[in-house]
Amino acid sequence: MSFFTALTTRTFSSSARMAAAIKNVTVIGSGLMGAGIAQVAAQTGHTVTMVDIDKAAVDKAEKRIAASIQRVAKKKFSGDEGEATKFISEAIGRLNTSTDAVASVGSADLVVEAIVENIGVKQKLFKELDQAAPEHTIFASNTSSLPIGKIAEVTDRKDRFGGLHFFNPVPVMKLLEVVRIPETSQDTYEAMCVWGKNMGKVTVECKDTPGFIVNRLLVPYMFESVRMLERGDASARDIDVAMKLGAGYPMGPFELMDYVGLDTGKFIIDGWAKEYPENPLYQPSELLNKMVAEGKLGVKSGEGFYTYKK
Ligand SMILES: CCCCCCC[C@H](O)CC(=O)SCCNC(=O)CCNC(=O)[C@H](O)C(C)(C)COP(=O)([O-])OP(=O)([O-])OC[C@H]1O[C@@H](n2cnc3c(N)ncnc32)[C@H](O)[C@@H]1OP(=O)([O-])[O-]
Ligand SMILES: NC(=O)c1ccc[n+]([C@@H]2O[C@H](COP(=O)([O-])OP(=O)(O)OC[C@H]3O[C@@H](n4cnc5c(N)ncnc54)[C@H](O)[C@@H]3O)[C@@H](O)[C@H]2O)c1
Repeated sequence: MSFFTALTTRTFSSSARMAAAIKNVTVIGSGLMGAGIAQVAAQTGHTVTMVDIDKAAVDKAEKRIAASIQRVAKKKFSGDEGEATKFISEAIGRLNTSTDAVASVGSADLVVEAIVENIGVKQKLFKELDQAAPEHTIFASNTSSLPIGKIAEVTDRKDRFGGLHFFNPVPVMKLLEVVRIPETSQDTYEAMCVWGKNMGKVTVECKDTPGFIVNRLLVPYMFESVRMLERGDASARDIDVAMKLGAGYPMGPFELMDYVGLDTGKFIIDGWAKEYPENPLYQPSELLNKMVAEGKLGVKSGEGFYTYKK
C-alpha cells in the first residue's frame, strides 16, 4: 500500500510516519557527494544502495567512505575502540553498491540523485526511475544549481519530488537545504525535513530559485575571486589567506573551488550564464574553462589552483 493511499489526513504525524518509513535509501552517483550522502545514511541506520554507472567510481567511493567513517568513529567514540569498530562494521554492513540504477530503486523509500550537473542527464535518469520505483518513493536531487522543477517535470510524481542539497564534506557539514517546488506536497516536504534531521543535519527551507540560499551567495563570490586573480590584482594564495584570516572562512575561495571540483563550478556557471546572460555575476571565466579543459579539476584530479598528492 502506498503512503498516500494509506494516509488520509495531512497532519504532521502523517509526515513523521512517512519519514519514519524512510528505511531504504538509494543514492545515485558515487562521486564526492553521493559517497558522502550514502555514508551518512548508512551511519544513521538506513539500508543504502549506492549506485554509479562507473564501477571504478563505486570502488573509489568505497575506499573514501572507509577512510571517512574511521575519522567519524574516532571523533564520536574517542577512546572506545570497541564501540567505534561496532559502529563502523554496522554502517558498512548497511551499505550495498550497484551499477544499475533502475534495478536499485525497487524497494527504495527515498532516491537521492547526486550525478553530474547536467539537466539532460538528470532528466533521463529520473524518467527511467519513475517507471521503476514504487509509487510511494520520494525523489530528490542534490543539484547545486539546476531548477528542481525542471528536473521533476519528466516524472509523474512532482508531489513526491524535491531538492535535498547537501554540502561537502557531507559527513562534516551540518546544513541540508530542503527545496520545495510548488507541486511538492506538504507530506513530502515534512518527510524530507524529518529525514534530514534523522541524518543529523540542520534543515533550512528553500524555494526553487537559482542556487537556493548558499550557492546564490557562494558561487558569485567564488567567481569574483577568479576574476580578481585574472585581473592580476592578487595571487590565489593571498586571496585565500585574506579570506581565511580577514573574513573567518575555514577555506579560501581557491582552496574551496579545488575541494568542490572545478568541473562542478564550470557546469554551474555555464548553466546560469545561458539562463541569465545579462547578470555580470554569472559570467564564465576563461581561466576556469582552460583549467577544466586541461583536466585540472582540483583535489579529485590531483591539480587545480594548487597541486595535491594522489
Ligand atoms: C566554482 C563554484 C563552485 C560552487 C560549488 C558549490 C558546491 C555545492 O553545491 C555546495 C557546497 O558543498 S559548497 C562547500 C561547502 N563546504 C565548505 O565550505 C567546507 C569548508 N571547509 C571546512 O569546513 C573545513 O576545512 C573542513 C571541515 C573541510 C576540514 O576541517 P579542518 O579543520 O580544516 O581540517 P581537518 O583537520 O582535515 O579536519 C578536522 C576534522 O574534521 C573531520 N573531517 C574532515 N573531513 C572529513 C571527512 N571527509 N570525513 C569525516 N570527517 C572529516 C575529522 O573529524 C577531522 O579530524 P581528523 O582528526 O583529522 O580526522
Ligand atoms: N562537489 C560539491 O561540492 C557538491 C556539493 C553539493 C552538491 N553537488 C552536486 O552534486 C552532484 C554530484 O556532484 P559531485 O561533486 O559528487 O560529482 P562527481 O563528479 O564527484 O560525481 C558524479 C558521479 O556521477 C556518476 N554518474 C554520472 N552520470 C550517471 C548516471 N546517469 N547514473 C549513475 N551515475 C552517474 C559519475 O560516474 C560520477 O561518479 C551535482 O549535481 C553537483 O552539482 C556538488
